[in-house]
Amino acid sequence: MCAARLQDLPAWQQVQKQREDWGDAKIADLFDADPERGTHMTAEACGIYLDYSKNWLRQETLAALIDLARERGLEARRGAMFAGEHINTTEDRAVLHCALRAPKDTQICDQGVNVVPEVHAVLQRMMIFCDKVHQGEWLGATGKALRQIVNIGIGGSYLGPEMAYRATRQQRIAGIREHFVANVDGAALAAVLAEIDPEETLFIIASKTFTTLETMTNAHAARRWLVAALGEAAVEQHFVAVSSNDKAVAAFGMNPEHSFGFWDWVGGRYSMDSAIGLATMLAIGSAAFTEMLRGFHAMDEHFRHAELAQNLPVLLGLISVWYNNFWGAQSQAILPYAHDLARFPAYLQQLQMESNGKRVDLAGNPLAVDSGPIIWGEPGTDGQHSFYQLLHQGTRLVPCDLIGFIAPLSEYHDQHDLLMANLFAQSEALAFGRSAEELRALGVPEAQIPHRVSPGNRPSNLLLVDALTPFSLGALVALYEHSVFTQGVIWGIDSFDQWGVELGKVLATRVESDLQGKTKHPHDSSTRALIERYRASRS
Ligand SMILES: O=P(O)(O)OC[C@H]1O[C@](O)(CO)[C@@H](O)[C@@H]1O
Repeated sequence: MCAARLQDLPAWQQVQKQREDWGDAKIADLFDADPERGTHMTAEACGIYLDYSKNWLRQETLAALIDLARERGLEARRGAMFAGEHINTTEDRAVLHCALRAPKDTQICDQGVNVVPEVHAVLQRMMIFCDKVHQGEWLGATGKALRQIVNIGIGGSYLGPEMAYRATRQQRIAGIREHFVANVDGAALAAVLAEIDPEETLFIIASKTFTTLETMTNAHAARRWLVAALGEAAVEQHFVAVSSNDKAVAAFGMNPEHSFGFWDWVGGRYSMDSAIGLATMLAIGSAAFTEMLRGFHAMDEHFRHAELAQNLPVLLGLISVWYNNFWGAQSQAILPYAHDLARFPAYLQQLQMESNGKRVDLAGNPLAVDSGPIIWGEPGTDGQHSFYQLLHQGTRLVPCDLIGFIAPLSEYHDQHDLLMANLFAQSEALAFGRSAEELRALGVPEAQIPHRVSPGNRPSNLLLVDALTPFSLGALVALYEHSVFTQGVIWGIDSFDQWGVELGKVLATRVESDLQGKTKHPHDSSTRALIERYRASRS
């Protein structure tokens, strides 16, 4: 890592110069200058074709961004991550989510110990457990097959499993239904419990720390619900845990043999392929889960070995930095053209914003440039009838990632061309728009012209994936994981801690005690008045 200020680095200044020299070049001009740009500015790996031609990028811009990545030590940092160095410095932890999907014979060490055998041992236990549930060898207390799976967890212990459950709709094992409870709002749990029969229900309590307020509150409530219906002895058959805190699991009254572990070198938002994926494996079976791990691993290998200029995560990460830091983009839209990927933007929101939403660098110095972009999005075509208006004609810069799949996503094959036509049309419309001249030629009244012009020149990436399968899902998630990593390296931050979420947790515990009248902590006049108003109304 280089100690100089980021903006003083020669490579940063080179990129800055690209920005200053950009002039008023439009995406359309770039296509005029290179008629084959649409195939030149592409890269491909693991069944994912990335077309980044519709960006404000020249070859020189890209070269400067790649120099910046080199100057920031991306290759060395990547090597350090895969070598198990404690690159999560504020927590003194290795960052080894790549070990979760490494083949059995790989060696990846944390403090001299190869972690891969432990990973495969847990995977093996998960597989045996899932097979038992699927084959009716693991039954509920009254002898019924467990068909309703309720995952109780939040953040990284929820977003990945829920996103994957939806994304793997086509691979799901018949008869299994999954539900996800995250919010401490009792309505989340109530809505699920109202739909299920305790005799057929398996609860997975998913929490790395096994101390998270929301998860523990919901877990205890679910336990009471089950005990009320089936008695205390039923807990053993109807509850399993996923956690790295064995003691807390035992304190909850769970059989340690019914707990699946993971390690402190797996961050919550990087854990969907650890035991946190138990709900995923129950939904799709161990063979499909293994396929998903293969997809993750294939992208890891691509990230490790491909040339930076052809490296998908590096390209996505650098393009994001380009807009974020050199053009002032505040946000980035994730627009999957796949109903089954509806929760992918929310998943990436945690991945990017919890990882890179940081204000100081690794040495603790305030960042002089913006870090983590705001991630948001909805599936196409739904979003087209909602917020795309702003994307096409608004005043803000919102770079977009459009994601589509070649293979039809349902048995309604004839609808797939329509979906894909919308995807390609949107990327074209964003980039090239529709001019006043075109509108005039169509006979549009002059007074309407300014309102109907779409200026175009709105940048986007298009990710065209062969099919939405467990393999490609794994590859896509790993692609974004490493893109987030690349951005974090450019900013020189710790992308693997999340201290910013602590304060709210501490204050909530204090305020709860105040709400219940047990304590009266000092608060500002606004918070105090709100607490008093709430208490007065409640009593
Ligand atoms: O799995 P746990 O320990 O319950 O934590 C859940 C989530 O809470 C956080 O620690 C912060 O909100 C996330 O990083 C994590 O994914």
